[in-house]
This record gives sequence, structure tokens and C-alpha cells, in this order.
Amino acid sequence: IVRSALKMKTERIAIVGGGLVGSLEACFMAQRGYQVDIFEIRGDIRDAEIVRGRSINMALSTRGRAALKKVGLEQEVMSEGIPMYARMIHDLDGKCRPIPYGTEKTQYIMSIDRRRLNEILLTGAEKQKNVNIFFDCKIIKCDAETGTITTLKDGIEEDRQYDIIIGCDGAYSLVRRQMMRSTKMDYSQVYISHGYKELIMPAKGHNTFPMPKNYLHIWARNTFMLIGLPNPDGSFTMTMFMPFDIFETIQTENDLKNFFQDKFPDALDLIGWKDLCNSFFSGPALPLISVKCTPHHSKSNKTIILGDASHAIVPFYGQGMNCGFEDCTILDSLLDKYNDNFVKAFAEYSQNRCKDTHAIADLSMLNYIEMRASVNSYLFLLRKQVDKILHKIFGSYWMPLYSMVAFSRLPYSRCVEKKKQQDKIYRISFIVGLGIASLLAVKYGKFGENYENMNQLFQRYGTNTLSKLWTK
Ligand SMILES: Cc1cc2nc3c(=O)[nH]c(=O)nc-3n(C[C@H](O)[C@H](O)[C@H](O)COP(=O)(O)OP(=O)(O)OC[C@H]3O[C@@H](n4cnc5c(N)ncnc54)[C@H](O)[C@@H]3O)c2cc1C
Ligand SMILES: Cc1cnn(-c2ccc(OCc3ccccc3)c(C(=O)O)c2)c1-c1ccc(Cl)c(F)c1
Repeated sequence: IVRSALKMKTERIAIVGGGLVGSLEACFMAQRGYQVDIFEIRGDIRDAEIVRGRSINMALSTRGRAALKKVGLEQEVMSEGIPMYARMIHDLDGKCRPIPYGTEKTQYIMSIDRRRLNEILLTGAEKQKNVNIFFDCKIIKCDAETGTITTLKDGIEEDRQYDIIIGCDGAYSLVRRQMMRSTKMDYSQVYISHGYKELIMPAKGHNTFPMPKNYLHIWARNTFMLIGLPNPDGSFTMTMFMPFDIFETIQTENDLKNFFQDKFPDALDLIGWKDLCNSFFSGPALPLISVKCTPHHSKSNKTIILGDASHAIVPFYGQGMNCGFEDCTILDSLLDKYNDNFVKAFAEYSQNRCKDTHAIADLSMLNYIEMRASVNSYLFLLRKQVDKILHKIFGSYWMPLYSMVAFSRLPYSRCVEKKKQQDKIYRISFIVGLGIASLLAVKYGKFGENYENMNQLFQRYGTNTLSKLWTK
């Protein structure tokens, strides 16, 4: 009865990678009635020992939640998360300034434990009768054109045949590499000069938070950035972004102490000296890679790549997982649209999705460049206050870029277009404002000199843009 209710389908699907996107995609495909096999190189994380003080958390926002909702897991995930209603900007002098994401408590991002999220998704997939999960099982070969994969488990290699292969094997994807052998794929990747380390700010006591709980804490120090997301146990997981060559200068506990006293004095007190040393020296700084490719499906239409396998992005917008989850939503909608015709669905998927994943990759890289170059806490505040004022003036016509990305499902490429339109309005309003101010200054101010016409004023004080605009 369940099978017929599920309208079981005959096609068999292999999902390579049981990470966040692979396990979610398995829920989507199982829900459509396909026979799904997930192959995951690691063991079952649900059996692994929980290492205290090693929790990694992520920001889940609208796009990711919409995907979880479609497979009925949104509430379960949200119940374990902590809402962050505002950014908390930490100045060098230790002053903290909250900037809300929305006017009332309707707009917030969720801090979710990465491991718990993966566990919920794996369990959600495994509950479906038509899903098998093969742990400790590495895919060592994949023929994207024939649908053949080669697994390696307990030293034994085995070839397996599938109707569809979905590569969700992350930034260094084997499926993508193999696809490139037969599909004319444009590909680019870049490693940025920053690396990252995760640190733990311990809870002050049982479920007692050392900082205000419902905030995304940000220490913007141009080259150095530190963020903190809350965990249910009262601790914060901190991510420190810094150039590798600076990481290399911090070799001793003393180097570390001097650095934090100089850049993040309040964080040093809150993390505590011992915990900071334990976290910081527990492992090397990890690299950050940005990968773009197109198309995302193979020539034979038997293989597609989703998530980081198709668009690894730098984490300066907190959108990588949200984007990968949205990949699943979009593919599912196209399979609805084309009544499970994979050829049509895959073709339209690549046609539409590539420009959006490239857009969020570019936005994330731009954020990185801006934050690294010019954004200290004051500038961060200023930008956000200006956004808030313009949103008050222009209403929904002026949705801050971050809000479009994190709190809407407007395609990422449309967010970029709207931002460009907004920037144009921004520049014109600034120029007009400058012109009006100049007029007032000339008329009522202390200039005293008589100008035959405004152009002379603009030539004198403004830019030739002003005079061009004026003459227009
Ligand atoms: C520092 C940092 C902070 C981040 N913060 C956020 C955030 O706040 N919000 C957000 O939305 N995103 C964030 N991200 C991005 C997010 O982590 C990724 O986008 C997300 O994990 C991608 O999921 P995925 O399933 O595509 O790939 P992965 O999570 O990499 O999973 C790939 C899976 O495939 C398995 N695998 C790989 N190769 C094989 C093989 N050959 N055979 C079998 N299995 C294989 C791996 O073991 C893994 O389980 C962050 C990333 C970083 C680096
Ligand atoms: C994990 C996560 C979830 N969202 N964000 C995020 C990202 C950007 C943001 O602003 C754009 C901006 C751009 C340029 C200058 C100021 C602000 C905002 C915001 O507006 O609150 C929030 C992050 C994040 C990730 C890494 C770093 Cl280093 C960081 F600071 C935050």
C-alpha cells in the first residue's frame, strides 16, 4: 500500500556523498518514489562519539529552510536551532552594537549544529523504505555517461549500475572530475589567501551564555574577522578568518595572547586563555576554495552534481549549505514540471541554476574582499544603518542585499541585478544631494563668490559628472 501510495518508480538512483546536501537530496528522491542508494566514505556519524567542545555550527536561512520544509524536516531542525535576530558588532574598545535583521522578530537566521543537522537528514532519508545508506564506502570511479560507479568497501571493489548518479561529494568532487572527461564543462577554482580555524567560547555555566544568545556576533577587523554563533549548550562556536601567513606568525601561546589582546580583547576574556590555546593549537588553519563550473549535468543526462560539488563558495555570506539545499528544491520543482523527465529537467536545471550559483559565489567573494579590505566594525555599522534608512524611505523597493540573499528566495542573480539598480539610485541620490547641498551653500552659505551658472560651481566644487548631470 505504501509503495503504491508512494508511486514507486523503477529507476535506481545513486547519491555520492552522505553530507548535508546528499542526505537531503536522498529525502527528495525517495519522496518521489525512486530507489535511492547513498554512498558515504565516512562512517555513520550518528554512531561516532560526541567530542565535547568540537561543535561546528552553521547559519540556516530562508532558502535552506524552504528545502527542509519540502521534505517535512524544517520543524525538527528548527527545534534544535537558536534564532539570531541581529548581528552584534564588537568594537575594538569592547563596545557591542546590535543591528537587527528585520523590524520585528520576523527576520532571523538560525544557528544550527552541523552534525545534528546531518544526523537528522540521514535519519530522515533512512526512514524511507526505498533508501539504502552505505557507510565506510568510497566511490573510486564513476562513468557519468553510462551511470556506472565503482565502490571500495572493506578493500573490495565493486561496479554498480544506476539510471541516475547525483554527485553530492563536496568541493573536491570525484563525480565532477569524472564528468569533465566526457562533458564539455567550463571549470574554475580559486583558493583565497585566508584560512580559518574554529574556536569554542565555553558556556559560563549550565546553559548560561557568555554573550547575548540570539545574535550573530561579528568582530570585523579588516584583515582579521571573527564570528560567533550560539550553541544550545550555552557555548559559542567561533570562526576566525585570517591570512595563512599571519596564522604562521602565531606559533607560541604568547604570540596568541598578544594577537588576541591587540585585535579581539573582549573575545579573549570571554573564551578564556586555556580554552583559546586548546582550540587554536588543536589543528592547522584550513583552506577556503571557491569552485565554479557549468553545466552541472552530464552530456548523457545520467549524472548531475549538486551542492559544493557544483559550487563551493567562500563562507562570507553564510550561504553555501543554503544554496546547496536550494539546488535540491529547484531540481525537485523541475522534475514536477517535466513529469520526471530527467533529460528535460537536467537541461533546464543547468540552464537556470548555473548563473545563480555563480552569482552567490561572486557575492561571497565580494564580501570577502570588502570585509578584508575596508570593513571594520564602524564601517560595518555605517553600511547597515544606511541600508536601514534607505529601506525605511524606499520600503520594499530597497531591500538590503543581505536581506534579499538571506531572507528571500529571489534568485541570486536577480539579487545582484537589484543591487546594481539600487547602487545606481544610491549614486544619483548622493549626487543630487551633493548638488542640493552645494546650491544651498552657494545661496545661503559663506561662499560669497557669484557664479554665472551652476556649471561653474560644479566645475569648481563638484565633478564633471555633476555638471554633465546638471546639463542633462
Ligand atoms: C568555515 C565554513 C563556514 C561555513 N558556514 C556556513 C554557514 O554558516 N551557512 C551555510 O549555508 N554554509 C556554510 N558553509 C558551507 C557549507 O559547509 C557547505 O556548503 C556544505 O557543507 C556543502 O554540503 P555538501 O553536502 O555539498 O558537501 P559536504 O558537506 O562537503 O559533503 C560531501 C560529502 O561527500 C562525502 N564524499 C566525498 N567524496 C566521496 C567519495 N568519493 N565517496 C563517498 N563519499 C564521498 C564526504 O565524506 C561528505 O560527507 C561553511 C563552510 C565553511 C568552510
Ligand atoms: C555565517 C554568516 C551568516 N551570515 N553572515 C553574514 C555575512 C555578511 C553580512 O553582511 C554583509 C556585509 C558585507 C560587507 C560589509 C559588511 C557586511 C552579514 C550581516 O549583514 O549580518 C552576515 C555570516 C558571516 C560569515 C563570515 C563573516 Cl566574516 C561574517 F562577518 C558573517
